[in-house]
Amino acid sequence: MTRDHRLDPLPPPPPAYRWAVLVFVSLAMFGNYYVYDALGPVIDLMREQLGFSYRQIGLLSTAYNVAALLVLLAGGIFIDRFGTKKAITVFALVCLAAAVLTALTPRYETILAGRFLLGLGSEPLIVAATTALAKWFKGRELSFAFGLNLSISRLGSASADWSTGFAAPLYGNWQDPLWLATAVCGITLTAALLYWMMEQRAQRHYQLGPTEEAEKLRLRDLYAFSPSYWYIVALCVVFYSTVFPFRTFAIDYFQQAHGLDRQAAGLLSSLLPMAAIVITPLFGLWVDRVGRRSFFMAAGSLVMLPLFLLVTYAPPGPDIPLLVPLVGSATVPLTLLLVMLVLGAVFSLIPAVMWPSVAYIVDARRLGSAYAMMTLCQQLGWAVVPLVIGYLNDAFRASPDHPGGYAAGMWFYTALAALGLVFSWLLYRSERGPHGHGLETITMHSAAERIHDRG
Ligand SMILES: C[C@H](NC(=O)[C@@H](N)CCCCN)C(=O)O
Repeated sequence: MTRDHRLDPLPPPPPAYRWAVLVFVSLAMFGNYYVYDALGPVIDLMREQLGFSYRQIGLLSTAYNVAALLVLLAGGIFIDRFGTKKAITVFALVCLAAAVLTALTPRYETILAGRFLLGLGSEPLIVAATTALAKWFKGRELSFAFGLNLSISRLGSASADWSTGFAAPLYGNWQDPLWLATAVCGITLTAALLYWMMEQRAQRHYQLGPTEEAEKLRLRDLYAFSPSYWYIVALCVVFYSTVFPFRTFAIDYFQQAHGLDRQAAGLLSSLLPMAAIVITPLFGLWVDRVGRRSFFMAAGSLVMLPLFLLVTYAPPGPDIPLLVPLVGSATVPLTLLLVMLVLGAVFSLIPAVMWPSVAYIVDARRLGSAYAMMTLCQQLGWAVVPLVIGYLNDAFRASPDHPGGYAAGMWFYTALAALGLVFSWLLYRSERGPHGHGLETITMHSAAERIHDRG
């Protein structure tokens, strides 16, 4: 007997089905973030065994962003045309090919091509995953689902850092850890295929939300954005241009400038995503209750300001045991430990407040353009900074024999953090004024009251 869907509409997918979807989409992101962050722990090996300069390493990072910029400019054409299940699978395949290319040969150009290909697959995979979650969770637990998805993605970043401990024998050469990253990327492709099957089945049996349009950039929308929006974009650029390149170079930096072994450096670096896994959703819940979003962004920027100078100039303090259950243990200097914990808290606070704030400032019809523009600017800043850091490290002859050579890079991060403070303060001032959008005042209770009053 055939079913007439007009008379007898399909039921919505049961909650267990939706959460299973979230698991597969998040596992795809887990592998994606792991592969991106797998470069950091092998930087010293690439320099020793392949003779790469810091400038060349910086370019490996930048190649990812240049590719991502090209894809973002193309707008989510592929996603809109072929749908989320095909897009997620195709981009997962591109990421896997990129991981293979990066690990394949010691030729610099091939590794560079691998990182470029990763940018072509990875950033649109993130957009496709976000679009898929919106399709399954809109009108239900969308924010919570996004939060969990980001936490599992960050677990991928942390796992890449932890591989210096649980996969220590692979770190005799630069290549084996990258083959491990390729195997982890296999999880991304497997999860993508499982997601494909689930979406395929759901299309026959359940009523899914309408396919969300992928975030597209319409240039005419840009004129309509207020100064508050542009302050947030500016903060986003300088914030991620500081944190992501710092993470890329962090393990090498802790080894060369502070004499830590690879496992200790990896565990220390992993504190950043680890803190974010736990604290980001909590900050999200807190800010939903109390508002004060621009204040929190300014406070986070202020707290971040001295951190890079503290790791450079403050005395290291006593060695403290650092134990990550199931992963390993090491001893690390107290100052580095504290700085990474505080930076981890900032890395949780600012993203948790910044991305959702855009939705309060920008008209819903222009939200796609707003996020696309923000991500585009983010990639531009994030493309330039690793090149500058690589240049500064080479120019100031940074090495274990001359750890002072790393200070110029740390001053550069500090200058970016200072700019972040200026932009977040401008945002705070604008939001406290007569043209504010409610970033300081809207809480989930006030929003509920407004809906109640209107109703
Ligand atoms: C939410 C935000 N994501 C991004 O900024 C992505 N465009 C890039 C993620 C790169 C992961 N290695 C975030 O992760 O805070």
